Amino acid sequence: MSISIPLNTTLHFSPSSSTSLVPSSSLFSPIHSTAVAVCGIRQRCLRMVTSCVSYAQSSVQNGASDAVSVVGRNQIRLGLPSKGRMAADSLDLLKDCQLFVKQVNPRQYVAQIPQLPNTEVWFQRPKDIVRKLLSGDLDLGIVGLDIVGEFGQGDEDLIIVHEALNFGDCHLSLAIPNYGIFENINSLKELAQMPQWTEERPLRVATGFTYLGPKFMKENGIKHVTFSTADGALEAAPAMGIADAILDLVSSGTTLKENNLKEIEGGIVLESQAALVASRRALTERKGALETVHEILERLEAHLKADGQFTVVANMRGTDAEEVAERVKTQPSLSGLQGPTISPVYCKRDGKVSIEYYAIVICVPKKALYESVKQLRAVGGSGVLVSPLTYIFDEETPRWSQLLSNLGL
Ligand SMILES: Nc1ncnc2c1ncn2[C@@H]1O[C@H](COP(=O)(O)OP(=O)(O)OP(=O)(O)O)[C@@H](O)[C@H]1O
Ligand SMILES: O=P(O)(O)OC[C@H]1O[C@H](OP(=O)(O)OP(=O)(O)O)[C@H](O)[C@@H]1O
Ligand SMILES: [Mg+2]
Repeated sequence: MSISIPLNTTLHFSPSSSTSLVPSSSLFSPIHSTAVAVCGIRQRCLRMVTSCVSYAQSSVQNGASDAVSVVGRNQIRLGLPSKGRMAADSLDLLKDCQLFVKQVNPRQYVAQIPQLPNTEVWFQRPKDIVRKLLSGDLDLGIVGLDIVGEFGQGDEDLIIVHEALNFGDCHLSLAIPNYGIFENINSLKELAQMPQWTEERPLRVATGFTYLGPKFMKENGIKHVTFSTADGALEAAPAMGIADAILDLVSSGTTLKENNLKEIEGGIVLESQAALVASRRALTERKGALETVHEILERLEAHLKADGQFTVVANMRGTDAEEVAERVKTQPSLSGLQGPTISPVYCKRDGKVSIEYYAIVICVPKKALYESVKQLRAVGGSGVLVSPLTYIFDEETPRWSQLLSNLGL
């Protein structure tokens, strides 16, 4: 089946964050620095229209940003994938953020999160999450960036609140056979220049991405191309003679390899992972939506930031804290988030309390753990304890200020 080639897309991405340290289980009540942020939102919210949204009923379809529905509901709706590999990962991520989705049984499509009493969870297929964000039937959702690009089609109502939830990593890529006429073709440019593709006999691409695929080809000046659609096992299409190339998601690359296909230079359409997405209209018009997204964002950021780090504690002999700090600071991997915390260790010797050791506490990226331990030892560290970090809260998350500025608040 041939399809037409539409064009236009802009996604809204926000960069990543930095931090300062705060831990513990009661951390999600509005104490410490988050309290300041919450006051900030309230003030902003007062300036916004806070009355219940009264959307007109309408059909649900791709890219229909002017198609809105739902009359006066008070609950915030969060869409989560109902099936596929993202479903369990989304629930696990929320659980790691102390947001426990209570689903009575797996076939029930609505659920609650006791920690967010004004929020309902609705389980939907990823593409329907995007469609329903656009139609106003959902306010927030967790889906892959590939689905946002394909079904959001650059609609300005979709806002990417957090673009890197750390699961569902894959990329959308063009792949061709590694045999026959393609044996020596290794780039998109070479593919485009092959004499085989003409108006009568275009390059046939099988894909589930019938919006992004044609758009990518058009942007790359490839004229003689047609697309066919399929829902799965696309990698079989070239060997079956149905297509010359495929445009599909790639993660480990195993499926391509096992089907004698290869990626080519310049053939990546987009990088994807799970993202938290919101409807601009919901955030600006629905009462409580902005506060809810702020809380979810803070929890996500705190968890994801901590996920890549260990807390490392070591004892070090020294004359005073400054002298120990000087020694520690000579090592590149021992600075922690803002600098090491160094505190005296009080020992009792001959009935007298004295300070001979100092405890150093730092956060260390997981990847740099062993290097850090070696560096600690090199400056006299002993008894090194390593434990996982659960949360790291920023004073304010950069993504939050970006979201506010994106919303014009
Ligand atoms: N191989 C993969 N590795 C990692 N993430 C992937 C992979 N394939 C897809 N994804 C991501 O996970 C999302 C859901 O894909 P998945 O295949 O689990 O669901 P689906 O395609 O909706 O279900 P199904 O394939 O059963 O129809 C995709 O939109 C993409 O963001
Ligand atoms: O690079 P890899 O790690 O091999 O993963 C890539 C495969 O994963 C996805 O398929 P999925 O497993 O979702 O099956 P589907 O085709 O039925 O959707 C995708 O469509 C590729 O076929
Ligand atoms: Mg799939």
